Amino acid sequence: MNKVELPEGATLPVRHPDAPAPGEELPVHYSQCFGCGDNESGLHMRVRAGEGLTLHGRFLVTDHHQGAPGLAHGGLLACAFDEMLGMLGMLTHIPAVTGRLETDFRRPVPVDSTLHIRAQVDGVLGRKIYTSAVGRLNAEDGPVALTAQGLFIEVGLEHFSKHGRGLEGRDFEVNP
Ligand SMILES: CCCCCCCC/C=C\CCCCCCCC(=O)SCCNC(=O)CCNC(=O)[C@H](O)C(C)(C)COP(=O)(O)OP(=O)(O)OC[C@H]1O[C@@H](n2cnc3c(N)ncnc32)[C@H](O)[C@@H]1OP(=O)(O)O
Repeated sequence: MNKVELPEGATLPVRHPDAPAPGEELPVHYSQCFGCGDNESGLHMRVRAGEGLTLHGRFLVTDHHQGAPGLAHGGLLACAFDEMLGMLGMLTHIPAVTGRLETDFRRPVPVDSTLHIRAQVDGVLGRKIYTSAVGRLNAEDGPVALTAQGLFIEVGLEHFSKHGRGLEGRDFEVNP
């Protein structure tokens, strides 16, 4: 994992008492989500809670996900990291959106490989949530293919009803 630079004063948030237990699979947060939902051309990611403020996710790279022939598209791999880092909110119960996502591509990811992603919350300062992740090929201890750092910004639940659709008057549900 990259060494994460945290600003002075950042602290680790607490794991919410209702967070999924370590080992438990996380629910799909939205059925049409490109990352974890039933979306036909999506990633169909499966994510389970780890110890502390960590998550473990995986997805199978298919023909739908190509950039160059037989290789995963980089932007799509970044999407998988966005999903994983966003899902960390299920551990803290802090509603947040991606402000910044930095991805380092270290190894090509071929079609038919499974990418295993470990994501963690590194710290919180005000509304800013610092996160990072590492993606490995074909096994949880496989060769590192990508690393990423994400800055998530805490928002009120009205962010989703105000800017999205279908949630009018409901503000937000984790699993609508
Ligand atoms: C009981 C409920 C429990 C709920 C639990 C939830 C569980 C999780 C559930 C489900 C998982 C979902 C998984 C989703 C998949 C992946 C997530 C996505 O793809 S999200 C979509 C992409 N992202 C956007 O669409 C954002 C678009 N941008 C915005 O809406 C705004 O720019 C926003 C909200 C990010 C910030 O706007 P402002 O007006 O509210 O705030 P300002 O003042 O601009 O920023 C606040 C602080 O953050 C810094 N900041 C903001 N953006 C930054 C950036 N890009 N880089 C560096 N700093 C940034 C600013 O400098 C400021 O810092 P200073 O407080 O002054 O120190």
